[in-house]
Amino acid sequence: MTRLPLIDCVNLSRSYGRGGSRSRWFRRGNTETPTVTALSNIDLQIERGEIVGCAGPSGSGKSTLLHLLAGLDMPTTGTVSFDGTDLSSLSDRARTRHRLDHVGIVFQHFHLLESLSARANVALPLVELGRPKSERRERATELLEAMGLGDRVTHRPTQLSGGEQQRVAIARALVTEPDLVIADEPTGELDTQTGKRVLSRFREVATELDAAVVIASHDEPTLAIADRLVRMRDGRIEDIEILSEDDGPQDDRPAKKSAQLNQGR
Ligand SMILES: Nc1ncnc2c1ncn2[C@@H]1O[C@H](COP(=O)(O)OP(=O)(O)OP(=O)(O)O)[C@@H](O)[C@H]1O
Repeated sequence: MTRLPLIDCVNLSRSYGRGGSRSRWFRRGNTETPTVTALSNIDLQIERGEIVGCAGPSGSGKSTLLHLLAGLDMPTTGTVSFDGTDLSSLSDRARTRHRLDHVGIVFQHFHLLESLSARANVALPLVELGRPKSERRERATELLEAMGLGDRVTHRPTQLSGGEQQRVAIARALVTEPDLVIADEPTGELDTQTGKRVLSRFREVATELDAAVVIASHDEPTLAIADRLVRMRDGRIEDIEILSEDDGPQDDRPAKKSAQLNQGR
């Protein structure tokens, strides 16, 4: 039986400002403000079990695309479907719930809560999902240890280095075992070794949880982990490069969430 792609983007465009087309200018009071077309006519399918890299110069539309895939932002035209459901058809509330249930997001600027410990930050999505405290603590601690932060669980974000904060943000994105992980520059603050450790975690998530992982980065070694590399320019897909023929999605993957992330550790 053929299965739907996890993500299906059809003719996706996103403009900022009023109006709609790339060349249009509009008047607001006495100042003219251009409409920026951040993304234009993107068609892209993403399967479970694959890692998709997103490359391109600054301003090429990578973050905009990631936000649309995550359901954080809505397209100006076109659709993003998740497992066959058009995200634009959901109410704001249903879309928030969709993100909580299915999407793990690593933001470029981390978005950690300063009043909470590293562990509480990681556990936060599980609080929102109503999971018991013992499970939250265990799961958050386990992930922080896997990120090399076992001795930092009670530290607040302000007591952590940039690279440590980034790993807390990654642990938080993975704590719900999401179907889709969206990571914007996830290794920007990390040294080479730590970056490799984090990337191997993304590979585990893709393989063992049958999740899709989308990583935007300027760093070619980071992007080298991807199965496919989407190269963007001026809001369009310039090229899609297959990096790994062997590691693509397979039908005999373990059922979602049946495999433990830490199996074999
Ligand atoms: N909220 C916004 N309002 C207006 N323009 C925006 C907004 N967000 C992004 N843009 C514009 O959309 C275009 C794409 O931006 P985007 O952040 O997606 O690029 P990017 O490839 O992620 O860049 P970087 O690598 O620097 O993070 C840019 O021209 C940017 O200025």
